[in-house]
Amino acid sequence: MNSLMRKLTANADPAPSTSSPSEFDPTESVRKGKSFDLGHGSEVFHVPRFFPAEQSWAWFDYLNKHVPWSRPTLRIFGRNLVQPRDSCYVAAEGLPAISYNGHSPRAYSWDDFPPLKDILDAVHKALPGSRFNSLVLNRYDGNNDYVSWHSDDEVLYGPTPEIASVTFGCEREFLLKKKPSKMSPASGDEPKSKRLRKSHDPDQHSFVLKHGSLLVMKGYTQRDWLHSVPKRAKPMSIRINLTFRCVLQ
Ligand SMILES: O=C(O)CCC(=O)C(=O)O
Ligand SMILES: [Fe+2]
Repeated sequence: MNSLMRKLTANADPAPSTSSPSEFDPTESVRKGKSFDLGHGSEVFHVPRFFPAEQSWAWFDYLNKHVPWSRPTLRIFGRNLVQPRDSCYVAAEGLPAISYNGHSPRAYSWDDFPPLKDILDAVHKALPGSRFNSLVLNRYDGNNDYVSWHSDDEVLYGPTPEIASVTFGCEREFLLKKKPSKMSPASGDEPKSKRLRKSHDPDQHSFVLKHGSLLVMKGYTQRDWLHSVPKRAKPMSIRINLTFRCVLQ
């Protein structure tokens, strides 16, 4: 462990800085990633070990402690439900407000949390052409916290948004399933044959999102697929997830 890393580990408070490019090169690290073609213009790109583990723990500690996490009450199918995870929202100044399930989160500034700018910088370097201007942070405080099936298909993100997801802390399963097709309604409802259920179903995918991982949803993934992080029976420690997005202006 070099001295910078030791310092970051020993004193993650208040704002760990990113290690120098010689220690971590996002353009090099991203080359370990794999693309998954989901068909019809949807694609997922996954780098299980994108950020170095120690740097990721320093960011985990900072975010866990300094982000003003909250659990808003959401309006879902006419019922009030407390969101089953903590969240926070960061966005560039002047962007239109976002809203989900009757909740409009307050937009914090990137300047409020300097390490987020380092993480964003690395993600931008890894994904040439990307230009994220907003970020949803989620904190899952154990196995009972989750995000239910949804897609981030808000008009504000445009028809083919690129969404980059970074995970720190406990690994969790991230599931994708195809939305029922509007073209052939019967096929979406048909029970799958036993043989198909046992073999790999091309309409469902699962990724284990590890500490320091990067997963990017691209193309028509939000239009055609749902994603979730389900509850689990086994006790789990805290997981922090950041999803970088671009709100169109
Ligand atoms: O926690 C995750 O991996 C996903 C979070 C997510 O889907 C969202 O914030 O929209
Ligand atoms: Fe999402």
